[in-house]
Amino acid sequence: MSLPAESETADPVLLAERAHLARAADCLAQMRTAAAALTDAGVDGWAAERLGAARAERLRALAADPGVPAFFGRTDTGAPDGGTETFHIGRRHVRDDSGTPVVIDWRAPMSRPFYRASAADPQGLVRRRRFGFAGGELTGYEDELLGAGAGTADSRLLLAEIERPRSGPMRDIVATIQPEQDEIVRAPLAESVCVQGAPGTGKTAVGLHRAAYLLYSHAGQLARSGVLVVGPNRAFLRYIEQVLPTLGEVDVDQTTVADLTARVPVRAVDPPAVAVLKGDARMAQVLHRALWGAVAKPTDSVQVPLAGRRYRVPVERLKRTVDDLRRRGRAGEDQQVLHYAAGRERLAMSLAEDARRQKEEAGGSPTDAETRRAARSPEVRAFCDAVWPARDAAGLVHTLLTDPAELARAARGLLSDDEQALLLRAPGPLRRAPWTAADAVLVDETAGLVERTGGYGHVVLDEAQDLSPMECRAVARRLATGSLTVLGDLAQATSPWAAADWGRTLAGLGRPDTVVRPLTRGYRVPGEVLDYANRLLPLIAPGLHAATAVRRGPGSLRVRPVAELTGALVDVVRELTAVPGSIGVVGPDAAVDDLTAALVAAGRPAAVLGEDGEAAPVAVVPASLAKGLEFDAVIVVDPAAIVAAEPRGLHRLYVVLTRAVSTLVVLHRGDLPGVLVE
Ligand SMILES: Nc1ncnc2c1ncn2[C@@H]1O[C@H](COP(=O)(O)OP(=O)(O)OP(=O)(O)O)[C@@H](O)[C@H]1O
Repeated sequence: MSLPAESETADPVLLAERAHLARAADCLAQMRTAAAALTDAGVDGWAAERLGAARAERLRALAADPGVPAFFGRTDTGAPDGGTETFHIGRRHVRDDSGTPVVIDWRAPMSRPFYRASAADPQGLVRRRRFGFAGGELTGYEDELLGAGAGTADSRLLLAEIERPRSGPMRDIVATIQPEQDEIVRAPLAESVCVQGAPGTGKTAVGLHRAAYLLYSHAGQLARSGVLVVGPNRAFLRYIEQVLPTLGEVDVDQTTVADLTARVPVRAVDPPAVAVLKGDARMAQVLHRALWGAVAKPTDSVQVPLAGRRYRVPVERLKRTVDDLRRRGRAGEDQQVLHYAAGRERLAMSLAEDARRQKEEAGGSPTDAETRRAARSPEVRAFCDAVWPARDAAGLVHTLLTDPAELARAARGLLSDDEQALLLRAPGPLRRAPWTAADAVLVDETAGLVERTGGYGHVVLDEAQDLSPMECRAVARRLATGSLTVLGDLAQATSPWAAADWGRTLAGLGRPDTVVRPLTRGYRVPGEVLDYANRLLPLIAPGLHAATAVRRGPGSLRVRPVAELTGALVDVVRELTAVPGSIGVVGPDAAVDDLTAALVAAGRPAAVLGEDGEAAPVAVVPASLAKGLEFDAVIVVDPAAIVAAEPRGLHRLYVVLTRAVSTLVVLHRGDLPGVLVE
């Protein structure tokens, strides 16, 4: 391995690589100019508009961030003639004006050995080179001579990358994706993947890079169907939202389950037992029954007006048609389900078709327009209103939750009397209904029964361990025939419906056969801190293997008993602000305002991290919002209160103890959970 110091500018390798970097930057600039100069001459208005959009897109994709070097790695491959072929690997393809590649996109098949080759399996490489940069300048490199059978076990550049002080949002890891991560990133589009990984093993990073990889390798297909990333809350989304754009992918929808299902305004919070019940998969059956239960048996024939005459459709035929359509609303897995609203339209159309057939048998030849008009006639509409009434999802759920008789009818045999009583709330007007987050998911489920929900070609679902069965179904509806990347950690499950394994979640997501792949190397948290948090594992997730940290951090863990928390916090923050990097103060939700006030009073730039706000230099994070986030230094204040605040408080503590990249300080009043006492 060779890692020249910055001063060794005479190193010919370094000079040559710098020259290549400068050439790549020039070529990229030329590609941008060429894309901007593409002329729309000779095309019609519509095509010009399309071309304009495509050109804007291309320009956006080519826009180079001056701080981001054009490549980060290089592979040397043994060529058949005995020489070597060299490829530089970067975030996007760069070619010169003759079309010769100067940099290969990290997602191209040719880049794969850069991530996968090892001393045991060099994959045709004789050398892998990684580059070190400082402020956009190429300052060093590191070689692994794989052909000679000598690989480096631990890359210093990788460690430097992992330890780089954090500030601001999450970064891409494209230069240092590890082999076990790369296997998931490059899994085929058709394959759904579930990643069970301990804190900091790179699940979120892997999911985002997989989205970028799939968009590159299946561009046409996914440009049409789209890719969706679902995260636990907006603070988390804000933290990750720049990763895909820096990888050149700007058209990915990033959202939360709450936003996906926001068909009604959420104004209230359910008690845990009610939330659990509303999230139970049986609710899907209750809603299905409530909706389709409105379909009535026809009792009389209908006179359908068509082209100036009336045709009687007999009641027996009407009954058969309704039965038929109703059955298709329950179609099995191999059959396309008929949505309720489409069923209503088909019913109207089938009456009109019946009248048309009668007219044709009598020698007439009605047009399609006349037939459609018949389907919209007051007679047919009145019949449909009586037999197959139009339904509104919010109205239906509101009725179920406020009308004991309606609920009993839909829930008979599915929910006990006690459970039904738990669901009911005081009657009131629909427009002021006290909707909860779980209600919104029920409304969304109902809306999905009434009409087809648009689906994506691929969905990346983060922190999936926290989803209720009904939330899983909401995500599955957005999936249509596409595939899934499910990311999560059962040990970090804090919701009341948390399960001990992935089976139920994957079934709820409609992909029960998804293979669960573990990630066990922790990149975020230093070994001392991870080992400390792992002491909780036998209590919170007995079946799970503990992750091992890729690096140690002597002095990274400080557990301090203190008499008074706030004063101690102010002192620790003062001490830590002297070191570069982000600082997160994580405390019980109920205490964050007081902690922030104390820090501000002591002159520290602290602010509470909200769902929507920017993170302050010292971010005070409610324990319930810490999931998925990381900071250079983390101060956990009053762990006992964090544990006491909720039924799965120990899981929450595990989450907050695993947010630190460099330093974790735990401030407690001598009341730590037993296993954490030093
Ligand atoms: N191969 C890698 N190279 C460099 N950094 C990495 C690598 N893999 C992960 N990291 C870094 O480790 C940190 C943790 O990654 P990430 O947030 O994706 O983990 P996670 O498994 O989702 O964690 P959690 O379960 O705590 O949410 C991030 O800063 C990420 O950039």
